Amino acid sequence: MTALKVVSSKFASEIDQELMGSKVGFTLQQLMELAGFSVAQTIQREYPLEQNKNKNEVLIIVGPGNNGGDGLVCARHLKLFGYNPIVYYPIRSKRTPFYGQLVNQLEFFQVPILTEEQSTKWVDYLKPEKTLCIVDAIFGFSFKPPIREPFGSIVAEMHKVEDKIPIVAVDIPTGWDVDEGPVAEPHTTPRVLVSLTVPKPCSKFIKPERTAHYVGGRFIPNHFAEKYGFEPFPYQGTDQVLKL
Ligand SMILES: NC(=O)C1=CN([C@@H]2O[C@H](COP(=O)(O)OP(=O)(O)OC[C@H]3O[C@@H](n4cnc5c(N)ncnc54)[C@H](O)[C@@H]3O)[C@@H](O)[C@H]2O)[C@H](O)CC1
Ligand SMILES: [K+]
Repeated sequence: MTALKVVSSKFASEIDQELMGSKVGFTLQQLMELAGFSVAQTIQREYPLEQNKNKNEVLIIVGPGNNGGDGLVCARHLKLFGYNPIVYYPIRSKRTPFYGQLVNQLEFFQVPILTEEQSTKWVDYLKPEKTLCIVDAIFGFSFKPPIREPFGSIVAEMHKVEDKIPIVAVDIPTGWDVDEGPVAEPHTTPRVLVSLTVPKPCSKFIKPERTAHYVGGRFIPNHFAEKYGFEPFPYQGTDQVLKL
């Protein structure tokens, strides 16, 4: 167990900007690949296929920003790991052509992508006997409550099933204020939280008996972590995630 270290939403976005700025020069694509991969690796740790013989479906709910992009990448890696991911992507991002490319890759990997218009509703894919977990890749550190539609209704549906089907939250549990935690309705309570780069203040509100907490997104050198006031996380070997 490592002592919890957090950075505010303001610092989280500053870290992102610096990593992707002209001096350091990461691309969004590089960071998102590692972020999504670390979420898939967490799912493999928490819900290994060998221990869940009759379940292999993972429903990934994808939001309109970069948190959603992490979900699209995660879906591709889960497919490679032998899971059966299904993606629900109600509002497709047009921010950069990169999102379209991630969708093309999922089609290439034969991962189903559900849309709003479909006659079979996304909730029909939530089956406790089949669904191992739901990945909440709806909103990350840029979410500002109150939640707008269609995501308010989606989060309310997720809340209804969260005691039967575990939710794995990417970076921030959707509906939670990044700094204040679960102060607004609707919100979900995840079974697993994967904080990316460094936990945000809302992670202080998770209850360890209910929610396993991982850090992932292993892409910063030690001196950079120290500059932002947190100690580097002691990842083991080639692991992309660390259970806190
Ligand atoms: N360094 C890292 O750790 C990396 C993190 N990544 C992930 O990126 C997100 C942050 O992404 P960003 O695009 O800034 O924001 P969000 O995905 O949180 O959402 C923006 C999106 O949401 C809309 N929105 C905001 N508030 C609301 C609301 N109340 N109702 C409806 N819609 C809302 C807004 O309009 C935008 O469209 C971070 O958390 C990580 O998951 C990257 O992968 C890079 C590496
Ligand atoms: K999320």
